[in-house]
Amino acid sequence: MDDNLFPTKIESKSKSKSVQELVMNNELEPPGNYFYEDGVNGVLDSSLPLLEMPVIDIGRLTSPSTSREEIEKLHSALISCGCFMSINHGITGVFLDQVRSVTAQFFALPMEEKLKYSRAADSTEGYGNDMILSEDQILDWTDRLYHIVSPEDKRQLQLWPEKPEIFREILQEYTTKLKVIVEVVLKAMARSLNLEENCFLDKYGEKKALMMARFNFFPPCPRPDRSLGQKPHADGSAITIVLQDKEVEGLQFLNDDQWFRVPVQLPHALLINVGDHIEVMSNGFFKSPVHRVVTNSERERTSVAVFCTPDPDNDIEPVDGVVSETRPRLYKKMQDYQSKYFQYYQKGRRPIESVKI
Ligand SMILES: O=C(O)CCC(=O)C(=O)O
Ligand SMILES: [Fe+2]
Repeated sequence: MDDNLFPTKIESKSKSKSVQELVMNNELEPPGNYFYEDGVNGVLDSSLPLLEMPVIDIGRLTSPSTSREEIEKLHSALISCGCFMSINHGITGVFLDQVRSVTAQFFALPMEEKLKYSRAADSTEGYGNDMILSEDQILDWTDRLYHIVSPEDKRQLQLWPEKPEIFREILQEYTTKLKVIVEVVLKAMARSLNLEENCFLDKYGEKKALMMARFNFFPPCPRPDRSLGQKPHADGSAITIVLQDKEVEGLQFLNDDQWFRVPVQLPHALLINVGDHIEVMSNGFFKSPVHRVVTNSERERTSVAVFCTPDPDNDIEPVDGVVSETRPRLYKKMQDYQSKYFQYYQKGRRPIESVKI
């Protein structure tokens, strides 16, 4: 595999203990490298507003009699917050609960079993937590399992858990089902900007597009006022599809300099957000929203994020039709973007700054 592909290989200083192990040791304070000295802005503020999540019916996006109306709703959702809850997406609640269940079962395995799938020190793929790239980096209070799920020839199956036994089968089936949703959503996004419906999908590249699944596990944290489950970031994908925890909140989006909590309602909806590649291809009409995950001291939380990222061989830049005299081109061509992503992320910086004109 090309070393510049996502997940990227970068020089990493060392690996740290899993967060789960820190919790098992009953440490009352997170170690210093998980600690924001000045606290985490707004985390203890239970009055943070709930985001009024737009709800988009995926079935209505494709039906000729309803698509126009639903596409308008999609357009306003993407302009206002860059994300939405998708319903009627063709995946049953029973299946989504199975995805949640294999996730919980994997993280509940003995450490020895999980470590069989450990990521290498210089790669993000497999089981582990943050790469340590510098001494002053603040780590996320989370353990992860991370896999390329598509294209199939890029899978590293030796890092896919064998326990629970149905894990691989479920992940394979989940990937197949999500591809259908990605196609519908990318076409609808293009139509909502009055563009030719395949213009984003062609750049995304279908067969060689990279889909990466990240299973996130957030153990309870003794100091939720000082640590974050995930630091503020925007995703490097075209779009990301997130299966939220059914009961435990944690995800927050930044909108007009204000953090909003994502409610845990609609347990069988999938949250979809714009990533940096659509921000660039749409010439900034759709923005890739900044979000973070906060921790809590009581309950563990899981989520499964699938990053749907264009074929790395395709040139990604604003498409024809979104650049005009009144709206000049705002982004350069994206080059080697994925290999920059983690280095920026770990420093709390936004990689998209590197392609802004
Ligand atoms: O845990 C979540 O709900 C979101 C996770 C996320 O933003 C990510 O993995 O990039
Ligand atoms: Fe994210």
